[in-house]
Amino acid sequence: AQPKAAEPVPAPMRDLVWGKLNFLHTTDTHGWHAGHLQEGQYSGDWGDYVSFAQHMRKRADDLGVDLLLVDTGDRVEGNGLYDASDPKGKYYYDIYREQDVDIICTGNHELYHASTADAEHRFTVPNFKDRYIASNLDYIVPETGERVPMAQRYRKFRTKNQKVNVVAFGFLFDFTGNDKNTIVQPVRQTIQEPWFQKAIREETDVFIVIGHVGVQMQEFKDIFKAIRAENPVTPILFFGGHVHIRDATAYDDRSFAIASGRYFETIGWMSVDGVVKKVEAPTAESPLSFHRRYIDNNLLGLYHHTGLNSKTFPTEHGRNVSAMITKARKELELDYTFGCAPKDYWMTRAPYPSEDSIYTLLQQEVIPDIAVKPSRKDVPRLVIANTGAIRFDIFKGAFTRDTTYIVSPFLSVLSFIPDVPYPIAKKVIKMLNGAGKIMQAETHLDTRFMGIPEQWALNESIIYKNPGPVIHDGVQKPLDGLSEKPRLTEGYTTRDDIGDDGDDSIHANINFYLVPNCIQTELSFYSGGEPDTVDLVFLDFIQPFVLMALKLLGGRYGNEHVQSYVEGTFTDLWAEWIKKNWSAKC
Ligand SMILES: Nc1ccn([C@@H]2O[C@H](COP(=O)(O)O)[C@@H](O)[C@H]2O)c(=O)n1
Repeated sequence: AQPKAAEPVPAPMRDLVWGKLNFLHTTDTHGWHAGHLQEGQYSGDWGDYVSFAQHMRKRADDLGVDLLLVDTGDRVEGNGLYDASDPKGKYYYDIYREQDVDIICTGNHELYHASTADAEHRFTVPNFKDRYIASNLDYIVPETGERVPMAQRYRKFRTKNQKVNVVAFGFLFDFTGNDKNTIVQPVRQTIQEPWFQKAIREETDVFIVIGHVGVQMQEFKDIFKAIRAENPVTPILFFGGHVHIRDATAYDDRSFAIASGRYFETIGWMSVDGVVKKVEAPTAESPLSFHRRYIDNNLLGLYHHTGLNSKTFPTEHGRNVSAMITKARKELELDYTFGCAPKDYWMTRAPYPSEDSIYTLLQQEVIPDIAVKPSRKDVPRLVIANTGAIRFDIFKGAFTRDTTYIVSPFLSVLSFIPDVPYPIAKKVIKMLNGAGKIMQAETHLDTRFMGIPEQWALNESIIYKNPGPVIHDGVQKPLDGLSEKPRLTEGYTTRDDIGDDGDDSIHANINFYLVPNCIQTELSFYSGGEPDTVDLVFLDFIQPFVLMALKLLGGRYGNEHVQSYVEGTFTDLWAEWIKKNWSAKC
């Protein structure tokens, strides 16, 4: 862990179940390779993961089984370690490559900006060579304009100890928000390609499909169907991501799929046992078993799973990687404090609106100050921000340079359309929040994408009768006020299609309150009647949605009507606001 990280916290543990094939899986790490400095239960860093993987590989060798490491993308955007440097990722690429990942693919965040996709192609693809797979992603070479596969389409290999033959794919969901230098081929088209049809007919013991795709998403189901049609009994293993949740499912009894959360809070574990190899002549009845665990990135848990302790756990390689991170954080001045958050502000742990909601803070305090265009400051305006633009909670205490990127990492800016008739403009927010079906039918725009990924698959809030004790401030309170009950810390209490025993650490529940796709602030409205027109101000990320809503409401607006509202990214504006408004020392 990093020198200033919170102390790890103990929790009752569930053990890992080993099989012939075993996997460690990371996804959606979004630059959190220094770990969570403010949360002891996720404070392991990338160096600790390097140590952990070394010990686990040794265990696999001792048992004569295999361990493979998988990463399913969105490694960038979301933490100062990646975002605070110029160019972005100056330190990240060298830190990330220190982990010996066996199968790796691309996420959508590697593609939003041409510069990010270029860096992925220049650094991570060659760093991982034949272990990088891009089944449905092409790159446009800047010098020649030539369209080439981002990496190889699939990979065939044999595992070290069990000599299991593997055919592996690496997919991205049908993402359309990529910049001009990449092309994402829709999965349904890709699986018709001759190379894919040949690959699924290769002689193999196991298919492994890794993807930046939620395990409940249609893309994985389509890939599964295509492979299974040609291979009635071959095990098919899926490693997914994108939706930022812990999840697992089985598409049939000889397949298994896991998604391993977000922000390096989770290291996913999957194991497969039974009749895995073709030479054992498996039939549909041959025994095959799958297990999954969501390992908290908590040092005490990593010690538990390796049977080691704080002295024996860190390897030399792991320590060196932790030191690289410390050096990078120092050079980036990530601990530089802009101000002091007076309390915790939650994305989904508190209802919206409420005084504990980060969105209420944004709506009522931040936006009124930052959404001001001097030349039009007295013009009545509606300011719309998508909730997905906020990526993490704010914890009471120091608000650092790192926190700025953790909360708001994107390069989004405020744009506006001047003088929109108010009767139309006032209905836009309702359309963005409630008319998902109409928008999708008209345009295939999925309005959920304006909201936070964590709730894409949820229809209602999850409110527990006995939410757990808060130890965030270091003061742990007994559950239900009964001191003899176990003192559980708040954390993941995952329920997936397999059951409710997936988490390696037993936690107290956390409430999850649904939030709308977008929030709106009314500014410079005068008393005594409605304005005829307003400036409609919004984050540029939601521009296609806003234009479509206006069109459906009878307004005739296109990209040509959209103008810049204020200078600077939303992230910079937040940081300035914090400096001005939370200037007190902690
Ligand atoms: N400029 C941006 C980029 C993304 N978002 C939000 O993030 C969601 C995607 O998150 P993943 O990490 O799962 O890829 C997207 O749907 C938006 O909600 C944004 O607000 N601004």
